[in-house]
Amino acid sequence: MLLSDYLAQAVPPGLPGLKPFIKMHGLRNHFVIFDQRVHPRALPVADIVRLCDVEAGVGAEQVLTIEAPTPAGTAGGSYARMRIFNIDGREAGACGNATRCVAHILLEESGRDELVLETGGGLLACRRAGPMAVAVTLGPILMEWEQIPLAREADTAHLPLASGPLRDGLALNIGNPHAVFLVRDLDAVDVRAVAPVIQNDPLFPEGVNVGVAEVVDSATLRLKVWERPGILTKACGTGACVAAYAARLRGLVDGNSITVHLPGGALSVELLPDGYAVMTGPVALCCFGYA
Ligand SMILES: N[C@@H](CCC[C@H](N)C(=O)O)C(=O)O
Repeated sequence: MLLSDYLAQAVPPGLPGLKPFIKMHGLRNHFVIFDQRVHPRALPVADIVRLCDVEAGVGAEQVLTIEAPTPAGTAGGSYARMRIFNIDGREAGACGNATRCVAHILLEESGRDELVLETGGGLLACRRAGPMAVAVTLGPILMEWEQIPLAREADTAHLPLASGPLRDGLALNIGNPHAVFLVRDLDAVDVRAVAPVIQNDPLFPEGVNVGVAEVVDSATLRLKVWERPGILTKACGTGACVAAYAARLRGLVDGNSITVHLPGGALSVELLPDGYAVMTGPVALCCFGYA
């Protein structure tokens, strides 16, 4: 049975209003996924909040929907559209780990080895990279202050913000906004204490995902990400790409292939000359059900 078959299953009698979902994770970044092409489901904010809450619902960091592509997506060759909702119900433009999981479902469904997925952050090329692994081309990585967006003009290569040991950060957008801080010793940083100050700074009118990265060697980073709206995630795919890009911009890594170690595991990031980044990593199925 394909994963898309689970999403297309008829709802058993006695569960009115519920729709099939599957729960997947990418390096322990967890997602509840609905297929709106087959079983359209209203997703009011209250439902998203409850679904993400492990005590009240299923437990996840994002709710994802698979939808038919928009006319613009279809024109760009998109197979389907993915939407990403954070635990507070707000929509995010990009999520690297989610893209791998949804692409895995759709690669399996279509029997293809590659396809294009439409997201709020643009059209993303996705390809199989193993039985349970996917490579996604994310980007372009943008650094103009209006593109982050910032509330006012500021140097995105040297942000005028500090919180504890976080200083001289960079702001980047890869479909969603990130601030990256390069530190000497990641274990010495209390990310939960210092990252929220940056995330909630009025310089970021849409908030920001805060990455704290340590350069291990010329091709390896360690990274923790305090994601919007306020979670210390086990893994952040977009965060890994922008951290690799930021470290290379600072001349702290050589070459284009960088391994990023997150609490949930490792991602490989290949920085392309045009500002795009190919992120490769695993996907995993947790369970399926009706919600
Ligand atoms: N919380 C983020 C979206 C999720 C990012 C994700 N975990 C990833 O793997 O990239 C946001 O609000 O931008």
